[in-house]
Amino acid sequence: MGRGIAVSLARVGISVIALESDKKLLEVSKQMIINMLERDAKRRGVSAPLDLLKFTLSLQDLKDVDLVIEAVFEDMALKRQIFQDLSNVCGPTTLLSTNTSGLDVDALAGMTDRPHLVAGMHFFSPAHVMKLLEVVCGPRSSSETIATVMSLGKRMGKVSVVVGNCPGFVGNRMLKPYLEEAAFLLEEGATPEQIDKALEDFGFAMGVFRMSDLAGLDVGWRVRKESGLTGVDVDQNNPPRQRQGRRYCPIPDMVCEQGRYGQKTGCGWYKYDKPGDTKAKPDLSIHNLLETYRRRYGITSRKVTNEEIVERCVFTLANEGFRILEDRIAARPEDIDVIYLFGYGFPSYRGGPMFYASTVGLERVLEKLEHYYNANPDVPHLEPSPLLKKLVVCGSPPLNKWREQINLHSHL
Ligand SMILES: CCCCCCCC(=O)CC(=O)SCCNC(=O)CCNC(=O)[C@H](O)C(C)(C)COP(=O)(O)OP(=O)(O)OC[C@H]1O[C@@H](n2cnc3c(N)ncnc32)[C@H](O)[C@@H]1OP(=O)(O)O
Ligand SMILES: NC(=O)C1=CN([C@@H]2O[C@H](COP(=O)(O)OP(=O)(O)OC[C@H]3O[C@@H](n4cnc5c(N)ncnc54)[C@H](O)[C@@H]3O)[C@@H](O)[C@H]2O)C=CC1
Repeated sequence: MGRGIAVSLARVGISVIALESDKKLLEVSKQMIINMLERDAKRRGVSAPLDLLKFTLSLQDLKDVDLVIEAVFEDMALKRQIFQDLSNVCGPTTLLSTNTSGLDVDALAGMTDRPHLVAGMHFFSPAHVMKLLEVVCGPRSSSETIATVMSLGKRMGKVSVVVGNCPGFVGNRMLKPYLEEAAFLLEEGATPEQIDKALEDFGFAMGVFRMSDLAGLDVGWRVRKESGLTGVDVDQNNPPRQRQGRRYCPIPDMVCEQGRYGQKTGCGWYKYDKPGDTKAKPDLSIHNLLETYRRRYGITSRKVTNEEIVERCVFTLANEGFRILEDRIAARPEDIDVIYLFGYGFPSYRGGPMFYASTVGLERVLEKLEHYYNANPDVPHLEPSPLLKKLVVCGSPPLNKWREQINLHSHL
């Protein structure tokens, strides 16, 4: 369905056909969309554009649309099937886009008879509020497709950034190690509240656990299951807290196994008065889970400082940002900063993770990463990236000169 996306389109005058697979869910979603649009219209002193919306359970109703934004579960097999069906149902010039959080956009394009008309349109939760739109340019997306999607993003009042196609694109590729680092801090003795407070004091709109509860913990769980990190495919011979040769923290999986998916189920890293509520309250059962876990693995809980939390989480973000630049998935460091400022509530006065790294001093960031990597040699995301090292060797040039140290053969 993609309720927030439907709202973002209708409120700028674009007609929407919203599709669901289940009748009951369709009714619930319809009511939520109407409520959101009415609240928005009241604030702006206009009438709610309810006549622009049509709700359906039939894919056939999409046959005459100009553009589709697919937003079904993060399940590659399901998305492949949907893209094949869309290709059959929609007219030959219909653009087909996906809101996937990080799956292969080109593989989805390959399911259609028009791979040049396929691109990623990655919105951020809550989609009717967050300004960012990541526009994922696959190797076969045409320039016209990307230009059309960028112009639609502009009409929707979004800040759109073109990125390349790799797992997680830019934003979630950086989010993955950031989430992992936060989970390691839990193992070592911190609580979700402490980590969130440290990050919110740093200036994030939401700490990592509140943000995860908002987005839904099941999205990442599905991704980890598909990558064989958890679930039935896991090799039982793994040493404890190790997967695929690296340190792995199974606590997020354990939380999901209890049906705790975040705000939408009324509990996740926090508890909520009821499903859908947004006010996060500390939950004793998570504290108990952490204590039991540490006992089971013989981990002596230690006092983790707020400084360590911020350094390990934020420098990890920037480190992956450097790798993204090297891989030419983002065209420039400023694009990465825009993504974090408008998509993830990074503190604007700190300028984004890459600008922040430059203000801290690249030499210091490198030193800190080396320190944490030496202490955790089985955590590859803490290993300083080659580009960061190169920039330090070159005397830490300002951000707008970093591109000179990167091979610029990107198609972005
Ligand atoms: C590798 C694995 C990857 C797995 C993850 C996949 C997910 C993805 O693909 C990418 C993602 O989306 S990650 C999530 C990114 N979003 C964020 O980081 C949100 C950060 N938070 C914020 O910016 C503000 O707190 C926020 C804007 C939310 C609220 O700010 P304020 O408190 O100033 O806002 P208000 O003025 O009170 O409200 C404005 C509108 O926002 C709604 N809202 C507030 N808190 C919310 C919450 N916790 N959950 C849902 N909606 C919320 C609020 O209802 C209001 O809505 P409207 O009245 O309809 O306008
Ligand atoms: N939750 C988040 O913060 C974000 C999620 N996304 C992406 O958006 C997509 C959806 O994620 P969520 O909204 O979190 O999931 P969700 O589980 O809340 O919603 C998925 C919806 O898809 C519907 N659906 C399933 N099969 C369908 C079908 N065959 N036809 C029509 N509708 C069908 C379900 O009934 C459900 O309403 C995923 O690809 C996810 O990665 C992207 C950005 C942010």
